[in-house]
Amino acid sequence: MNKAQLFDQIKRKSSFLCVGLDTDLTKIPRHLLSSSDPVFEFNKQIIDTTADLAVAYKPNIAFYEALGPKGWESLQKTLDYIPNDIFTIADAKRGDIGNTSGLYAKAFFETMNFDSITVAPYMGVDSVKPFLAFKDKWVILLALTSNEGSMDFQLIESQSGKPLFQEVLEKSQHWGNPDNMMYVVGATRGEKIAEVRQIVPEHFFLVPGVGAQGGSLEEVAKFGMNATCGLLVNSSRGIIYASQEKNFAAAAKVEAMKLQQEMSELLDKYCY
Ligand SMILES: O=C(O)c1cc(=O)[nH]c(=O)n1[C@@H]1O[C@H](COP(=O)(O)O)[C@@H](O)[C@H]1O
Repeated sequence: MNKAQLFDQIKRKSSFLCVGLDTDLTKIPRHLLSSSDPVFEFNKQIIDTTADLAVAYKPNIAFYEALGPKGWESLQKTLDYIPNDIFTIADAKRGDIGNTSGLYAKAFFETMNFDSITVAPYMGVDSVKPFLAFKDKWVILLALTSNEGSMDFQLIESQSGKPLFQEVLEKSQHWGNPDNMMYVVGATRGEKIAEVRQIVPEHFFLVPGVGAQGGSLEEVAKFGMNATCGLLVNSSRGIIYASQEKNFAAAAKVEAMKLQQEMSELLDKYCY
């Protein structure tokens, strides 16, 4: 999916919501555990009730890998079930020496046909470029993450006196372009989103951290939105675990709709 198609979908749905499919067998409703593939059954029902509100789905690969071959099977079935016009993100946080990155890219872009993958930047250009060689696929590079530990490295001063995340943005934006690269910027760092936006005005940001991690959607939009929206805001637990009862999918829809309605207002306010 290209950037124009993504923005078309955002306008059509008045939404920039990404639903995180962080599907955990210990958290899904118990009645699903007797089905032959509880993870897929859960995802299927979540997708059924949220597909008209979400522009992206982001399965976090850890939740599937942890289940072994069965988990990979649930992941593939989930990916196949997501409607074709919805953007898909493999949240895998990969990156390695060039030939290995090339095979990670093949795994997620060809074998599995995801639109995008999250990648860690710290092994540098040759670890990221192999992902960018795939047409109409996207790298989503970690820039400023939402967790406490982001302070350990991302915010420390580099030799040039700038925080390391700025160095990452300034350098990496030339590895690709706004049509094949996005950046992860955590919603919990509201004040920093404006700084990131200044350095990369055209790129989309994947913004996790609203909902369970407490980030503010209004701040994210105020500081991060650009003329083509430029934002995919993820919520995982806040949507998919809204209820652990039989009505979980309907409850997920209610939470997704609350975010979508706020997003619709924010698009009117800061984008159009
Ligand atoms: O790359 C990510 O998606 C990511 C980056 C980041 O800085 N913080 C972050 O929480 N994430 C992911 O976003 C999701 C957040 O989930 P919730 O906190 O449940 O909404 C998880 O899948 C995290 O792995």
